[in-house]
Amino acid sequence: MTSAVVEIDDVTKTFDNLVAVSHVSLRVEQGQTLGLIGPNGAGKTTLLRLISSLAKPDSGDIRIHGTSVRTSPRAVRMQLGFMPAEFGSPRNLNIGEYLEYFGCMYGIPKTERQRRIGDVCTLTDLNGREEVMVKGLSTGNRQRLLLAKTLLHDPQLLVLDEPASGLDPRARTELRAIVRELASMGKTIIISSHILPDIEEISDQIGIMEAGRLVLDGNLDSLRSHYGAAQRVIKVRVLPEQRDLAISVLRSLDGVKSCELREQFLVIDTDEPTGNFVLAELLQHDIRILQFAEDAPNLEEIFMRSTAGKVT
Ligand SMILES: Nc1ncnc2c1ncn2[C@@H]1O[C@H](COP(=O)(O)OP(=O)(O)OP(=O)(O)O)[C@@H](O)[C@H]1O
Repeated sequence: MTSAVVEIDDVTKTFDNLVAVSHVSLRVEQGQTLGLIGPNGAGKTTLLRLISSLAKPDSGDIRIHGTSVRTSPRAVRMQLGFMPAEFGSPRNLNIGEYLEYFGCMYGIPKTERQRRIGDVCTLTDLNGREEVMVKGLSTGNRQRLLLAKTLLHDPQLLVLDEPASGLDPRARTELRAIVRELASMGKTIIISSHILPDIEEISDQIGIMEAGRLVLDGNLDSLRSHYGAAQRVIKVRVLPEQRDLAISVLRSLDGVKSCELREQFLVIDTDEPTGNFVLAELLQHDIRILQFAEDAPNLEEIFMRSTAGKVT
């Protein structure tokens, strides 16, 4: 018996001549959180819509708990909650009416509906705001409401398309906490985002897409090992007037694969086990070091190296 909730087999989707998703295969196991990242136009939303049976693959298949999106799209839709990136729902309602409306759409019996609405409002911190009109909601509360709607029929699989888009730092932190709570309840979650530190923090598995293709997938350690176990990123801040000298010194070193200026830091990629040789060389050239840090590459660095800025 497989424990995979989502099985994506060689799925392709085109719009006219544009290949939005190209031969993607992926599995997401029960209770896991998959973070999907990629540049604009990479095909993330299209893939999430295919998983949610809101669009049909041209070839390949997707099964949710063994049910095919091709043959049983309606049954698939009842098993998952899809949170779209855009808020395209009726706005001339208050929060309570809005949730009541979607409760009816999901076929939740009247006797159960108020309890479900209460549960999702508690989870998304919308309790006591049932009378507030949807039209005037802040972005943060609108995203909470979209998520509450997504959870109404208590789906075991959640497909969240850029839920953190437009949120301020506090709202983002709160959303991360809600996603973690949902994961701790055993939900399987697929979430797309451009906010890589959030994805790094909440995901068990990460998929990187570019130009319709899944270019890398796995947990953070396996993505790192794709670049060699000893791969390190060194960040050095030197006096601004010594930056050019430091860059040319470092680029001439054997152990340095690349050295770039990012914001105020020289970011150095190396396969060497420590960055001591970088320190020694800078000091030898009388370059004053204001800050020095070395670490394994984070998701942003892996992303920058695995994608080339290709669009479909
Ligand atoms: N309904 C559609 N008709 C035509 N082209 C489409 C349609 N939906 C998506 N596309 C195209 O498919 C490609 C992938 O789009 P998609 O929205 O899936 O990317 P994305 O990774 O979600 O991008 P973003 O990060 O900008 O939201 C893009 O080139 C987009 O213009």
